[in-house]
Amino acid sequence: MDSEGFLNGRPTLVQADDLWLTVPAHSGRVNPARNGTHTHPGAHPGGNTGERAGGLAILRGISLRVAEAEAVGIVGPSGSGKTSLLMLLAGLERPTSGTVTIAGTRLADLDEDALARFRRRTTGIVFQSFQLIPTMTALENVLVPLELAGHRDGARDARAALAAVGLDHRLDHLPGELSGGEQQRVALARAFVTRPRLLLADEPTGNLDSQTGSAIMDLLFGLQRRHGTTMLLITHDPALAARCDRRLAVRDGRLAEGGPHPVSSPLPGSLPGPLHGGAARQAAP
Ligand SMILES: Nc1ncnc2c1ncn2[C@@H]1O[C@H](COP(=O)(O)OP(=O)(O)OP(=O)(O)O)[C@@H](O)[C@H]1O
Repeated sequence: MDSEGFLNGRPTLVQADDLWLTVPAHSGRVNPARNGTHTHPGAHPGGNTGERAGGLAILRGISLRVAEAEAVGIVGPSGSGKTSLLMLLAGLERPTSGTVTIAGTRLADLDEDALARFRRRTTGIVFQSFQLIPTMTALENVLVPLELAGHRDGARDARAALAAVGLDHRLDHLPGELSGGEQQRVALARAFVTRPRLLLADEPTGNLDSQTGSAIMDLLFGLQRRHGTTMLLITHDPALAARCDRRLAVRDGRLAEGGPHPVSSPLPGSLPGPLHGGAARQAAP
């Protein structure tokens, strides 16, 4: 076993150990990763997280492991903590306690600059709201992560990434000149252009009609399989969750118990999928 460990014969890429995220009650904290929206306890009508001494526990002891190249669907009610979990795995938020280890690197050991560099090298993120830079063309948006990663001449890679999502004819268009589906294609090209080992996707089809969303998901799964990217995908759509190798259900800040635990994952909250020992697909409750 190497330093990253193995999960069902594959190297573990993502490991979270006993993650807690507690915020002061009525903190009114603004989290830029959530599109600059003002998030605070109670902002979510469906939120059902619990009070903990001195604050509100948003995540309550989540542990999970995800293998290299595995696609894991994260399901659960609104306000259960799915996005918060993704933010911790991305290193965009720090847990109150517990550790996140990505590709053998403990995020807690990195200062902010090192964490940003590590994230740029390792992780791609796709948001429901696309999060493109409105004043930059499609090509320029895709160039951003390449330039941040120090590629001097990334134009060829950026063009190829846009071609891979069928947008080679819209390179010079601004996001405002593109449809929602096209904007999400640009976001996919931007997320994959640096060939990240980990792709985090938060409801990537949430703002799209079902036909456009389905085309986006075909692209996303195609890119993920082609590049062997490890993916965690938050979705409310059971059909999308079923396309993943495995599902994790988050409820009330915890991974939900229930369902037979697959051979691949001894941790609670995992629902089996076909990747692992041919276990039957099982939709999350
Ligand atoms: N920075 C923060 N400060 C205070 N409360 C927060 C913060 N971030 C999230 N919350 C609260 O934590 C709970 C979980 O939010 P989160 O966005 O992770 O849920 P979710 O499962 O992704 O929901 P949805 O499916 O609606 O997107 C919510 O009650 C939310 O209001």
